Amino acid sequence: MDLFNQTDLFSTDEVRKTEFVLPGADIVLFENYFSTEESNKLFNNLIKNTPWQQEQITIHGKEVDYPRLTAWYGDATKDMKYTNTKSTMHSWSADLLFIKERIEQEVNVKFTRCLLNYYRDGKDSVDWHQDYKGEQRKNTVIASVTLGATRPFQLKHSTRKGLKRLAIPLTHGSLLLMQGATQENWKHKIPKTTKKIKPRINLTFRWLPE
Ligand SMILES: O=C(O)CCC(=O)C(=O)O
Ligand SMILES: [Fe+2]
Repeated sequence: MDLFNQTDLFSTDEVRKTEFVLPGADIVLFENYFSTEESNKLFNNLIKNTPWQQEQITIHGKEVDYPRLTAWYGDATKDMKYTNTKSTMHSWSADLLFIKERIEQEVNVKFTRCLLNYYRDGKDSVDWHQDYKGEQRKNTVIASVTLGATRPFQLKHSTRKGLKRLAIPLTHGSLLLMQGATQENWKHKIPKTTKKIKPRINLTFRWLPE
């Protein structure tokens, strides 16, 4: 099913597809990928039912809380060491399977795991980074779903300082697909803000070649 061609032109909930033309990146945004009704329900369910974890990082020998809460879900329920804290890998819930099956209609992969981030307010953030390391960065598919407050998703090239940065506002119910070598060539970040904003959940469904 191609959701994009099925949209009602007069509906405010219309799916809007934008392809970003950037060197060495393959990034596509679908606004209103989930309807407002679906997004509201998913947001409320996930806030309430997710076993949110406070992970920590060691900076100069001191344990510091990450500025957001997280939870991992996946096919395999083997726990993993992602940060300092041991991350529990949960098995897919009905809400996550609903989202996963819908977004798998846009790409030719089956996602194997998902990281949920909970940004409680404007003080929560994620600093500049690329997802994965080494070889794995060269060919990944990451599908990022946003529920709740809109935050700017900033992008900058990892080596070419002269290239313009950009910020993509990720709205309630949007889907951002990052494929190919996007992670190898571009860094991304969700900055802090002093504005009074509502909470936001971001889900990154991940696929890596075998
Ligand atoms: O919250 C977002 O939109 C991005 C999250 C992110 O970059 C990550 O979890 O690796
Ligand atoms: Fe990331």
